[in-house]
Amino acid sequence: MSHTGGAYITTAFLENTLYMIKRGVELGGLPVEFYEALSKPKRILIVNIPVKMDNGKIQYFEGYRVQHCDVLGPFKGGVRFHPEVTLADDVALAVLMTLKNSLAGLPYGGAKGAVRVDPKKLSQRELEELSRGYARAIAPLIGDVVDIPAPDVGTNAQIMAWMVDEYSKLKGYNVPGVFTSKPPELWGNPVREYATGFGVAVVTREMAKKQWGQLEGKMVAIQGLGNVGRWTAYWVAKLGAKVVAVSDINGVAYKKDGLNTDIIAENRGLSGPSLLETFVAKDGAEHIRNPDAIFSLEVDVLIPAAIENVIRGDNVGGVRARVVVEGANGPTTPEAERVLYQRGVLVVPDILANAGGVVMSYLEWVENLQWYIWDEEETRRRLESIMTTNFNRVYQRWEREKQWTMRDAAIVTALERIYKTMKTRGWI
Ligand SMILES: NC(=O)C1=CN([C@@H]2O[C@H](COP(=O)(O)OP(=O)(O)OC[C@H]3O[C@@H](n4cnc5c(N)ncnc54)[C@H](O)[C@@H]3O)[C@@H](O)[C@H]2O)C=CC1
Ligand SMILES: O=C(O)CCC(=O)C(=O)O
Repeated sequence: MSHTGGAYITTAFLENTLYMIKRGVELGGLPVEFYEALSKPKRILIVNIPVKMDNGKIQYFEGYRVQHCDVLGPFKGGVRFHPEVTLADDVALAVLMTLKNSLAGLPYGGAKGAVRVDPKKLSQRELEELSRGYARAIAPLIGDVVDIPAPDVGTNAQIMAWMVDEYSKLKGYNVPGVFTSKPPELWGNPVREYATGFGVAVVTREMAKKQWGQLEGKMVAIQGLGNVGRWTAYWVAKLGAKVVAVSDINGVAYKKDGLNTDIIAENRGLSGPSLLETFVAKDGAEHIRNPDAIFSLEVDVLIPAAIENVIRGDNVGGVRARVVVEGANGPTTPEAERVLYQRGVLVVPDILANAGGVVMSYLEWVENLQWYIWDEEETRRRLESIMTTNFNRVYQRWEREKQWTMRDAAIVTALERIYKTMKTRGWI
């Protein structure tokens, strides 16, 4: 970590993210002032949330809402509950949302929220109080056409339900569109639960078609069995791949002939370590104790879907996959990406691969603003169509610029839209 001279201490993740934008601005032939316009967030809110713990004592939790850029529309991005989250990492995640929303063609700017907490250590009552407290604390800066949070690591549909309820109580009337990824019974859409993983699977299929003609039978390994990882595993198998390995913090579940991923849909309450143990206990998977073994397995596609900075200079040498699809945000460092590029390994970047979550959030928001409801099939069809179109747009751009990485093509495409809109609005 080092000081930037600004309001926060920078981190490797933020430095890497800004480096990628700078590179994109240069490759796209865009002016340096444009980089400056994007290198700092428009607004940062820092909050302290008191929670009366079950032992009767008040504990304070620090939280943030970073609003990066709203030139394309209301701010949009998830909220992370994680014990090690920093303000600088939240800034990096907000920057990625600006790019992701632009690339997906959504009418949204980018934002991200976070609370430094380990949600697994809270009781259900404490978690509810924290979630409601966070919603109250950020309420002055959000709104259904202002800034629309959603889940990220450590948060889920139940937490969104508490937050939308709290915000609605403050307003005195129901405001369904202020948070997305809510439960289906509270203005949500059933697709959102698995939307990000479904989108990752669709993009993996499209990439496999370009690379091998089809996804059928290709061997896939996935890091992380949370919301994104487990639904990626389920859908990529439904689309024809053979998921041979999944991992979480307690190790890797490996099965050469392919895991039975129906276990995921049959055990919706299970995720992370408990789901991994179920693959071992019920599906006869081998349990490899070292979680990092996932990176060096002999597979066709590797999908990191847990956290950032996991494929780095020190472990990239072990990667044997021909394609890496980034389910997580920022899982590959620029150093590691350079090595993969030189070896001809294709990296499908996060802002393209994992956009299914926010695209689905957008569909839910459109439903909410009109008090309208689409059914599951119709919604999934729309999501699949947007993801496929986005993939093809980036792929075609990348094909024209063979010296670029696919990330370069995605970032330049996203930046061009933002730049054009900034110009039109007279911001630069
Ligand atoms: N939830 C969403 O809709 C979206 C999430 N993302 C990104 O996807 C990634 C995962 O997010 P979620 O699935 O929502 O989080 P989650 O909290 O539901 O799941 C994360 C999982 O990763 C596991 N994990 C953490 N460190 C690990 C490690 N070193 N090795 C193996 N497993 C590890 C955790 O135990 C947990 O099971 C994050 O980078 C997030 O920002 C991106 C787009 C949308
Ligand atoms: O659905 C959303 O608005 C949040 C998505 C998100 O946080 C992400 O794509 O990283």
